[in-house]
Amino acid sequence: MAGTDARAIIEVRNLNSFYGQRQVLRDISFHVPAGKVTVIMGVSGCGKSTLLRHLIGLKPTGPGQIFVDGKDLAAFDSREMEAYRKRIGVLFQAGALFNSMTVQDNIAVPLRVHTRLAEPTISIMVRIKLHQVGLTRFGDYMPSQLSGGMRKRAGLARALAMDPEILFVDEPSSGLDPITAAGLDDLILELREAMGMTLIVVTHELESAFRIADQLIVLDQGRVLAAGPPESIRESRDERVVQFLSRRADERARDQEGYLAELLAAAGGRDRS
Ligand SMILES: Nc1ncnc2c1ncn2[C@@H]1O[C@H](COP(=O)(O)OP(=O)(O)OP(=O)(O)O)[C@@H](O)[C@H]1O
Repeated sequence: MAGTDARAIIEVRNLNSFYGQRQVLRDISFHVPAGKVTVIMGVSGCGKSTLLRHLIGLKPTGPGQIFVDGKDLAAFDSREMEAYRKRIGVLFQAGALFNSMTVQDNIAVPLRVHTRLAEPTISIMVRIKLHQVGLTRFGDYMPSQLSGGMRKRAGLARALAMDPEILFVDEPSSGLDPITAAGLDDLILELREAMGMTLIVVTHELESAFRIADQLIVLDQGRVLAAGPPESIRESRDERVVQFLSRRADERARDQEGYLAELLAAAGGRDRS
C-alpha cells in the first residue's frame, strides 16, 4: 500500500463507472491509508471528479466496490450512510459558500444542521475553525468581500466544521496564484500533521500534487496509470507515466478556458485575414 504501513480506511476494488452507456472509470483499484494524503491526479476529463463522487457516496458504485473500514459502501443503510457523511468533510472545487451569509454563518451551517449544539458552543467552534484556516478576523465578512484564496479557506473551515476524520478536497489550487495555492497546500499538510486527518485530494496541478502527496494515483482515460509514493511515480520508467509528467509540465498554464480562448482567437484571426 504505497510504501506505508498505515491501515486502509477506504479500499476501492475494481470500480467501473458509467454515465448512461458511456464508461468513464475502468477497473479502478487502490487503498486510501489512514492519516495520509492521497492525491488523485490526471488531465481534465480523465474521471477524477467522478471517482470523488463515488467515494463520498454521491454516485452509486457498480460494477466494482468501495469498502469503508472493510464494509461495502453500496450495502450501507441510510443510518450507516448518514454516519459516514458525518465522518467526512468535502471542499468542492468552487468552495460552494452561500453568498447571502457571512463567513461565520457559512461555517456554522453543518453544525446547525447536524448537531443540537447550543449557539454559544457553535460560536466557539466556528471561531476555532476560522483560526485554523487563518481567517480569524474575517468571520463577519460576506464571501464576496474575500479573495479567491480566502474563499477557499472559508470553504475549508466549513468542511472542517464537524471535525471530519476524512477530508475530500476537489482541486484546491484551481484559480489561485502559485503563492496562495502553496499556502493552501501547507494548510492541507498541517491537517495531516496536527489532526492525523486522512485527506483525499483531487488535482490536475502537478506541482501541488507532488508537494502534498504521501500516495499518488494517476488516472488516464478512466484507468489507473500509476499508483504509489511520489518518488516512485517521479522515477517511473513507464513511458506513459513519463509522457504524462512531461505533458503536464507543458500544459501547466493551459487550462481548458485558456485553450478555448486560444482557439477562438485563432479562429478570429483567420476570419480577419
Ligand atoms: N453528469 C455527467 N453526465 C455525463 N457525462 C459526464 C458527467 N460528468 C462527467 N461526465 C464525463 O465523464 C468524464 C469524466 O469526467 P470528470 O468530471 O470525472 O473528469 P475530471 O478528471 O474530474 O475532469 P476535470 O478536471 O475537468 O473536472 C468526462 O468525459 C465528462 O465529460
